[in-house]
Amino acid sequence: MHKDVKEILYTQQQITEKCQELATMINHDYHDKEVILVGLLKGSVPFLAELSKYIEIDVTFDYMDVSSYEGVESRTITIKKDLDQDVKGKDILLVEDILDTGKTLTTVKAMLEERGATSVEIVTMLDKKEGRTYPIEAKYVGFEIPNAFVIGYGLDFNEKYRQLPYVGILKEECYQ
Ligand SMILES: O=P(O)(O)OC[C@H]1O[C@H](OP(=O)(O)OP(=O)(O)O)[C@H](O)[C@@H]1O
Ligand code: HPA
Ligand SMILES: [Mg+2]
Repeated sequence: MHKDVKEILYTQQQITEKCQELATMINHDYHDKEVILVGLLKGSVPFLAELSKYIEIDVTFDYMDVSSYEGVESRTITIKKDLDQDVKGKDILLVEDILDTGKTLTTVKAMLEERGATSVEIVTMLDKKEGRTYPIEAKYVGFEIPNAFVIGYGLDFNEKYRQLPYVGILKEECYQ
């Protein structure tokens, strides 16, 4: 275990089994549709890679990289990398590592709906419900986690720890 990890929450094996379960639901729900899996960079990459191994329906992949800022009266989002394709009339499944305040996914979902997507749903590996400040829920949730700062399996602190093959809680002394 990495020296900065306080506790492992989910092992590689548990994450793989959860990806199989989630993919089974997605295969069922989207069997007659052609889905675009949209990974939000950078955190979603390991989860998207594992989940997609078990998806049997036809899907295509695309990626977005956004950063959002909270102003006094408004929320602005900067698109650092946009999708390669037009989503009008398409079924979109947003793939995330974590749903925390909900700011990122609320903004991206609204943006894709405005562009005319037929449906925009969310699959997230982790759901930190206590962190939520925006009223948004994911259709598919891997694990509900406590209100702690987590790293690994794509999740970073200051861009580090993304490569860890498990999800763990970061020691408080590393960010205090
Ligand atoms: O629900 P929220 O409060 O919006 O938080 C969740 C988002 O924050 C993190 O991304 P980050 O902006 O750190 O980018 P990264 O994926 O490159 O780490 C995470 O990967 C989610 O995208
Ligand atoms: O707990 C977290 N860890 C890493 N990145 C995050 N982005 C939102 N919440 C988290
Ligand atoms: Mg991050």
